[in-house]
Amino acid sequence: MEAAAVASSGTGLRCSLNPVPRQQRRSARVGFTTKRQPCAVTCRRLLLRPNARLYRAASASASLDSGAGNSGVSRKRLAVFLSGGGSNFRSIHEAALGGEVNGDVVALITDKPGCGGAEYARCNGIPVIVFPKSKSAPEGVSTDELLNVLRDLKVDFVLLAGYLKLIPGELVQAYPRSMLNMHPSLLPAFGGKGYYGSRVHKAVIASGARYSGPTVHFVDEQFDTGRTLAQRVVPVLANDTPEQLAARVLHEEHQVYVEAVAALCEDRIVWREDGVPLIKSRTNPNVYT
Ligand SMILES: Nc1nc2c(c(=O)[nH]1)N[C@@H](CN(C=O)c1ccc(C(=O)N[C@@H](CCC(=O)O)C(=O)O)cc1)CN2
Ligand SMILES: NCC(=O)N[C@@H]1O[C@H](COP(=O)([O-])[O-])[C@@H](O)[C@H]1O
Repeated sequence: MEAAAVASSGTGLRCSLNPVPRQQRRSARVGFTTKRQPCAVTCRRLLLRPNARLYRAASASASLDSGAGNSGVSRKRLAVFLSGGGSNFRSIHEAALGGEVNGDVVALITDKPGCGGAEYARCNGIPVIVFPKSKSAPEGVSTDELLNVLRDLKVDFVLLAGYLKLIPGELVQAYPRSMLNMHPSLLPAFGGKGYYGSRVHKAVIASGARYSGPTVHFVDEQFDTGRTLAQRVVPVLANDTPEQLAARVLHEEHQVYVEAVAALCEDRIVWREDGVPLIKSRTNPNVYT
């Protein structure tokens, strides 16, 4: 698929740097400069010409970093799918920039081009691709076009991080044992169609469950039925609101997703004979979780 279709997928953004007090400064990567900026970045939505240059530069710049990480495994290329604010996406991206994840996010795919996760991607020079095409997002691409883009970008792994559409079978089949999802409950409980976002936490509280927590699982053709890779457990308190439980679970999501993606990018996933995927410890190869 021509880059132009990707480029028309979203308006570019010019990221301006605002000096902030030293104690609030944080490094941020803007565009493709490798020089870290010592300031917060304020991104303003500007009506710029389509970002074909951005797409080509992304595929070029990411290919420059295809060396092996310290694990001796080639650096992996990641595509993230989301529909909302993108805090899991940010955690993974920051872990990739910081070296904890042996990979680079080379594309952000969303059905909501105006969402916070897409904004963050644009501010960090990551191409945004709208999928699927819809009345509210006519600039979206088809499944075949998306498959072509992911192939052209040499994507190794697909990470769902708050994406609210069913991934079509053709896409699932194109990434066998290479597509993960983050779900905010202890699957198989409280999963499936209709279970997303705060709906999950409301159902958990209403059920009287005393524990909840995030599940990282491989993606198959139905919602939330793929093989579980990793989970964390948090308590459900007697007076929890859905928002309080969501925050407690989200905190654990950020950690367990980074750990799972780090294992995936270092080829530390081992499949048990019964089909259960395990994570081999980075420090002790005899330990599996
Ligand atoms: N093939 C797969 N696609 C997706 C999976 C999956 O496991 N296999 N996981 C979901 C993420 N998810 C839970 O983790 C999930 C997301 C959304 C829904 C849902 O019911 N969606 C509504 C539409 C909501 C909207 O568009 O606002 C629906 O389909 O009616 C359930 C679970 C991502 N894709
Ligand atoms: N069933 C899918 C689902 O509900 N996913 C949930 O959406 C949120 C996205 O937050 P984020 O955009 O801040 O990462 C996360 O809590 C994730 O578990």
